[in-house]
Amino acid sequence: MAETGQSQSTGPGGEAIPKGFRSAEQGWPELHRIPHPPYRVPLLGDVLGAGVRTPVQDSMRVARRLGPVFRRKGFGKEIVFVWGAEQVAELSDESRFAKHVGLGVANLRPVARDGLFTAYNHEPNWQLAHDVLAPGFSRSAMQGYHPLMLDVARGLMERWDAGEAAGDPVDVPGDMTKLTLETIARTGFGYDFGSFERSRPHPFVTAMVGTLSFAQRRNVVPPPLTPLLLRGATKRNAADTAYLNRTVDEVIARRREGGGGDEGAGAGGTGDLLDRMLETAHPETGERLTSDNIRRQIITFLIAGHETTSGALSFALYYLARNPQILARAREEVDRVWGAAPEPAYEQVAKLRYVRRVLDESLRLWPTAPAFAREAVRDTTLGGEHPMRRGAWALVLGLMLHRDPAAWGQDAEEFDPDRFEPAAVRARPAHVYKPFGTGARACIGRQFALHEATLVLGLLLRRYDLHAEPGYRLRVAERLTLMPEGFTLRLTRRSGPGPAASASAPTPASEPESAPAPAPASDDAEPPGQGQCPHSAVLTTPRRATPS
Ligand code: HEM
Repeated sequence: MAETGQSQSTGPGGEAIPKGFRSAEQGWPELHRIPHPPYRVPLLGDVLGAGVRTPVQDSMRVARRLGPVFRRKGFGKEIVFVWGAEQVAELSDESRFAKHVGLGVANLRPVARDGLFTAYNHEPNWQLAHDVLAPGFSRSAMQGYHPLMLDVARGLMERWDAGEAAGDPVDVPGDMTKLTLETIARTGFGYDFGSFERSRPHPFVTAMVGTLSFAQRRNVVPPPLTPLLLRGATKRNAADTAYLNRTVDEVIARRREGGGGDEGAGAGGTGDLLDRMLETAHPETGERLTSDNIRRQIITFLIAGHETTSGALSFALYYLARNPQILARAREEVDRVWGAAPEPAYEQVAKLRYVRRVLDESLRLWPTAPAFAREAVRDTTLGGEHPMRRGAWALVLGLMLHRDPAAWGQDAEEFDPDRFEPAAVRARPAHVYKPFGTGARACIGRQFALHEATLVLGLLLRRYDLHAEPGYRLRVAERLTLMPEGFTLRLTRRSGPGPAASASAPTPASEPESAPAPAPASDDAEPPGQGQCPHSAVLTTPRRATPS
């Protein structure tokens, strides 16, 4: 695999490019050829019509006006955005580009430092942690997590049953967030936040949301004004970070005292992610993660492992509730594939191909991690017309890539899961679907998220009729991720075939549908013959040289 590392970036004359935010002027010598919105305000930039709370949705509007490569400037920070299918395919070429840790990702560094998500490509702990943790996302590991995922889903359904009985609407994003946080905390670290039993969020969750919101605010407040405008928030953020660290240290200490994970669920019974971090040495070098790095990884997984999946589930439920025919088709599949089994076995989840397409399509229209950044690993030219110096970077606006009519057709704004029929996927060019990022730094938790979300959607479709509030119009909130805002559902317990499958009903001896698990639908699927682990290709990445 191509070298994707980046040591200290340098400009054309070999001079070091300063660390910290690199404005586009520093790396794009012909920046003037890239369009920007009219009416630039001196010093402030492209602020007319821009909303502090909706930078991503604002960028969608600008993208539609200015085309596949454009730039925006705010308070001296100039950013190039790219969303055209051809240009994104180039940015996905790992011999020319790599992940860029900037903007919101870099703002998480004070809390997550060189954890997997926020590590710079050259930091040795990225490769070490990646190699140690990737088997924790293999197919066999997933099989181990399945019973715990079911257990957490039971907690959600108890809560929803109570809501249904009381005639109350349920808060979809709120409950999905509880579910996904519990799932990663329990499967990864044997930690139970008790989210469904609490009326208020666990303090850890409040602190985590606090640090995420702070990171988001730092994106839009110019650094010189930070001490003035964010003084109180900076203090609160320090307290939140300290609380996160203390809690995680307790989890680690408890595990060290008590031996393996209480609910040890990892691959082949070797424990969960925490066991893996504490006990596994790198297979080639024998190196181990340090205590401080383990702390960073736990915080990373708790953050990266829940908000995005929670949003994906919420959008999928929104579209299901809005499209009765699609819902009926998805439910018919669940009833047929799961039959009278009280709860699905691991293998029965991947057989929900249509439900999975509903998820794929939801993540197309609203990729909950809506953008990711790529930087040039050498001097290059984007699209044959935009020269970039090594270290120059662009933000890939997945949200618009996924709506590019050139790749997705004139009806790209419509919700249609059939776009992910295998033949339709094969007919599309590569690199037009990137909800999980790209290359060596793509999402390590992809299969985890898809298994969890497909399982939960299947369970909910089987148990409830979903009724959206008639007056609700989709509003999308932006934190570091996207989430439907104020979205509630009214529920009724089904009386059809699924729920009638009572808890005492036996699991059928033969499954109703015995075809092998479907090939992943997206263009970022693993190459054939590499099993289900999304990162099996990446696992063989040669170790990078540590920069001098
Ligand atoms: C629908 C759910 C999810 C979405 C849409 C998503 C999206 C992404 C994206 C776009 C990236 C790349 C970011 C970049 O290039 O800067 C990423 C990386 C990552 N994700 Fe996810 N993610 C999801 C679920 C999860 C889950 C469940 C976990 C953990 C259990 C997880 C852990 C991570 C980690 C650790 C990275 C960093 C990988 C690396 O750089 O080596 N994600 N994710």
